[in-house]
Amino acid sequence: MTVRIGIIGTGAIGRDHARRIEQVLAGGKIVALTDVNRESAEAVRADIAPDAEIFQTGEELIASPLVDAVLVTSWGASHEQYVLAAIAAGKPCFCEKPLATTADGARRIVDAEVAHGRRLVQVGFMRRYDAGYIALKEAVTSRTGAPIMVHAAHRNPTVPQHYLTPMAIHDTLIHEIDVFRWLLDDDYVSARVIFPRRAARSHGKLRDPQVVLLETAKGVVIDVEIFVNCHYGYDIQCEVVGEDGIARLPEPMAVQMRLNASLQNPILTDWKDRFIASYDVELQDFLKAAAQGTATGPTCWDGYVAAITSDACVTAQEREGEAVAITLPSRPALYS
Ligand SMILES: NC(=O)c1ccc[n+]([C@@H]2O[C@H](COP(=O)([O-])OP(=O)(O)OC[C@H]3O[C@@H](n4cnc5c(N)ncnc54)[C@H](O)[C@@H]3O)[C@@H](O)[C@H]2O)c1
Ligand SMILES: O[C@H]1[C@H](O)[C@@H](O)[C@H](O)[C@@H](O)[C@H]1O
Repeated sequence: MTVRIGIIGTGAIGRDHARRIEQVLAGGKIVALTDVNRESAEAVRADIAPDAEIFQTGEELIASPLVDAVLVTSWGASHEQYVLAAIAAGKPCFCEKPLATTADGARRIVDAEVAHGRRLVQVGFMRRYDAGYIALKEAVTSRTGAPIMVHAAHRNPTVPQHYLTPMAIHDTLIHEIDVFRWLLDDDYVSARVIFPRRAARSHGKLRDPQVVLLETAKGVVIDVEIFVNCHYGYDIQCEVVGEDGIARLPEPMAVQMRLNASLQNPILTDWKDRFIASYDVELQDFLKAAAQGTATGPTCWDGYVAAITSDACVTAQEREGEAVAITLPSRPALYS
């Protein structure tokens, strides 16, 4: 079966996912597009999906009988309304992170899916599909002994002017928040944030870099450096310290050069390239499950826990240096 896909939001990642569905993956076809900026949807139709119909609104696209399943790749603040509409229509929905920009919003989605009684939503936490993280999880499960600490860094070369201090959490750290729960099979109990001096390239409304300290229920302490004006590249680092040894996330494959009296390893500069294979695998998974009218992979519960944790981290930013407690409600059986 070919799953007929509608995409809501045809900016950077919406366009990239359209490309992979039309040109890389099997089992999907883009039949519908919408964007508040109609020109953006028209450009994606012209370049990638010539047969797609352009809809005026996301709600109309979701309701259309042309569409079997939906990709929500618009700005974070609009995700909740579209995911709720997809659940109400009983259509499988892939939602880019964040599932919702508030924990209350994510809870409304969890409740709607639970009331529906079957999984329909996959959240775009693509790192769980990354070959490096999968190998790291295998090492942590079978070789390092029980984890004690994690040292991590999430560095972007630059961010736009509208990227403010809380976005370092909601937009950026949210990947670590999700992937470390999965990697350690654990949940968080507290968060703390520490700010070094502001980097010279950071703009006036952004405190960059920052260090987030997360503590888990099993007592693991995780430090994550978020540095979104690092300038030199897009760099994701992670090292797990266990009872018996240390495991490190592999670097992306690259040709090492010996040149001009130096050893050189290129570093990527764009998230699209760093996780290109993971996006392919997560969306192929989505297409496969959507053909059966359901969803697999990261759940609404994962999106909800990430939202609760993000909110705690933003409070921790405001109370610099203080530990903020994280408490989770009980998990519905649908997500056990
Ligand atoms: N998983 C990842 O690694 C990853 C990477 C990039 C972006 N994202 C997420 O994907 C989402 C989009 O990010 P982006 O970088 O593509 O942003 P973008 O600004 O490039 O594109 C977003 C598009 O959505 C459109 N849009 C905004 N609100 C809309 C609405 N209510 N209805 C319809 N269209 C709307 C905008 O006009 C724009 O074209 C964000 O939630 C972001 O966090 C995830
Ligand atoms: O939306 C992007 C994307 O999620 C990247 O993976 C992350 O590194 C960026 O910080 C964020 O702005």
